[in-house]
Amino acid sequence: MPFEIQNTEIEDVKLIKIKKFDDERGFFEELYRNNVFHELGIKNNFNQVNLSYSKKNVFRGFHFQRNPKPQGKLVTVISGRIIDYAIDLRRRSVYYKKHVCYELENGRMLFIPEGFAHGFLALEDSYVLYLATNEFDIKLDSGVIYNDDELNIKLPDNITISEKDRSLKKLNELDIDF
Ligand SMILES: Cc1cn([C@H]2C[C@H](O)[C@@H](COP(=O)(O)OP(=O)(O)O[C@H]3O[C@H](C)C(=O)[C@H](O)[C@H]3O)O2)c(=O)[nH]c1=O
Repeated sequence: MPFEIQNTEIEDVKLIKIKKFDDERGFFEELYRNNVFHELGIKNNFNQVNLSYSKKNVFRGFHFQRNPKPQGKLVTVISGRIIDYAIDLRRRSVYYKKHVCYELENGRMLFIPEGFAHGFLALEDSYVLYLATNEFDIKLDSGVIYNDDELNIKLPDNITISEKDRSLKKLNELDIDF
């Protein structure tokens, strides 16, 4: 089995250990296999693959795509190290407004279902590859500002963050319908 799925403190968010085949040439990894993920309970299909490069101390997030095209994400690190955050925005969830965060480097993935906000802090220069369940739609692109007290997430003071992310709203200013 190329993947080992572990539960996290939020039921539907899964940490996935990737089987790595090392040899004298380097290594091989599978990052996704539809039937295996379905068997392991992650039944989503993924319609888009993204790659972003972030210098050390860059923070991207917290982003989500609104209905009717929310994005579940399968996040992995090609090289580097990040802290990956998932915030439950599903109003009827017992974990509403709660988050989990995990340090990811090559070999570990985080599955974040639809209805969550996602963000990550680059602990070193990092290439992050992630699959998304729905395609990007800029009209539905939204997010929560990184320092919203309601999220109880403390990021370092010296982060590099985009103007767009710096101007995101607080959770209680958003009309979220997950
Ligand atoms: C997300 C996305 C962006 N773009 C374009 C739009 C902008 O012109 C440019 C940079 O976009 P943005 O600044 O939103 O990129 P990130 O800050 O890395 O956003 C992502 O960061 C967090 C961590 C996520 O989970 C989301 O996938 C996504 O919101 O790429 C596209 O053309 N397609 C896309 O799917």
